[in-house]
Parts: sequence; structure tokens; C-alpha cells
Amino acid sequence: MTRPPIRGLYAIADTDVISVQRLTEAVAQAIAGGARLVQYRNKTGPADERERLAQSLATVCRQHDVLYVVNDDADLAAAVGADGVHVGRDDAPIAKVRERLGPRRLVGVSCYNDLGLAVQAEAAGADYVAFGSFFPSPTKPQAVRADIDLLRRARSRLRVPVVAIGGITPENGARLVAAGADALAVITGVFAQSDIEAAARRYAQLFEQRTDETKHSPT
Ligand SMILES: Cc1ncc(COP(=O)(O)OP(=O)(O)O)c(N)n1
Ligand SMILES: Cc1nc(C(=O)O)sc1CCOP(=O)(O)O
Ligand SMILES: [Mg+2]
Repeated sequence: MTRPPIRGLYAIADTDVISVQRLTEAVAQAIAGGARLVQYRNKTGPADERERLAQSLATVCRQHDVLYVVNDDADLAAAVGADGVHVGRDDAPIAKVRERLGPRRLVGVSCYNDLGLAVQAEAAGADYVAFGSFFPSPTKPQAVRADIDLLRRARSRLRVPVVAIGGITPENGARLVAAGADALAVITGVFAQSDIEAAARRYAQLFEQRTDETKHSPT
């Protein structure tokens, strides 16, 4: 079966933002609103709960043919049959993760505001790279800030899909898509909203029209 492309709303289900009781339902609502990728991010829960929730989200994502990525933990990703794992500078190196997951699963890599890191990640076998934080992030207020022009430079330098993250709203997200972001990774703007499905839809709509900066009207 062909894998869906890495494009669109990338909803990050973070257990610090949404309660474990509501997590699975919340992810189903984000998918109903148009999320095309889902990441499970649980930095604090006990191991048994982390695994149970990881499995539950794997089932929902599989039912809807949505890409499912586990944050940080390649063993957990493999255990629940996720499509991949996302790693950053405090996590296992790409080569180790690739060795653990094999060639078919996705490895996503955080590159912060550093294009050189992304070039290296692509060469090491990353399936996508993520840059941020593009705006002040309520989830990670201390995150290093990235400039939108980085997306333009990344787009012309890299072949792998480019994900933008950090404080992204439906309003400021349009600029990131126009600058070349293939996907927008969002926590607060989706999962801290009273109507998760409607919130997700507003991001998904940013990918429905052609928004790249080369667009011009017919003369
Ligand atoms: C899509 C995406 N981009 C960036 C991150 C951040 O990863 P990392 O720097 O490893 O930080 P933590 O999320 O682990 O705190 C991400 N998770 N997803
Ligand atoms: C997990 C994470 N990583 C970031 C980075 O810049 O690498 S910003 C971030 C938090 C994103 O959450 P929100 O949509 O609530 O701002
Ligand atoms: Mg990490």
C-alpha cells in the first residue's frame, strides 16, 4: 500500500495539553477536521499508560489512513506499529533509530533554525525535517526562534518534506505554507481549542488552495 504524502496539518497530540482520558477522541476529531499526520507526544506519563495510549492512537490513525508518528521513542513506535518516529537533539541519533526501525518506517528530525543540520539529517536518511519555532510557542516558550526565510532556503536546498512548528495559528500558518512548508505541526492551535475538529479544519484549508509565492493572476 502506498503511504500518504507528508503534507498538510500535522497534529501533535500532547498529553500535557490534552488529558489522557480525552486523547483518543481528540485525535479522532483532529482527523475529522483534516489532520493528515498525527504525532503522539507524551513526556510525562507512566510506561504502561504511554504504551496503551500509543496503541489506541495507532488504531485510530490506521482506520483513517493517517500517518502516525511517535515522539522520541523508536522502541514504542515499533511496538505499536507506528509509521515512524520523530527525534531531536536530545534523542537517539538518526542512524540508531534507522537501525531499530528499518528502511520502511519514517524518521522525522528536528532541525530548529539550522539548515546545515537539515542537510546532514537528509544525508543520514531522514524522511522529513522540522524547523521552528516560527512564532512564540505556548508549549515551548524557550524554543529557539526560526525565521520564515529559512523555509524558502530549505525548500530550494532539500528534497525531503519540510515541516514547520512553533506557535502556528491558522492566521500565521498561511505565510509558512506560502514560503514552502509541506506540513504545519501544531499542538495548542488544535488540541487546546474547544472545537478541535473546527480548529483542525482551519489549518487543513490552508493546503487546499495553491499558496506558493510564485502564484500570480492571469493577465
Ligand atoms: C514535527 C516536530 N517537530 C519538532 C519537534 C520537537 O522535537 P524535539 O526537539 O525532540 O523536542 P520534543 O518534542 O521531544 O520535546 C517535534 N516533536 N515534532
Ligand atoms: C514540540 C515543539 N518543538 C518545537 C521546536 O521549535 O522544535 S516548538 C514545539 C511546540 C509546538 O507547540 P505549539 O503548537 O503549542 O506551539
Ligand atoms: Mg524529542
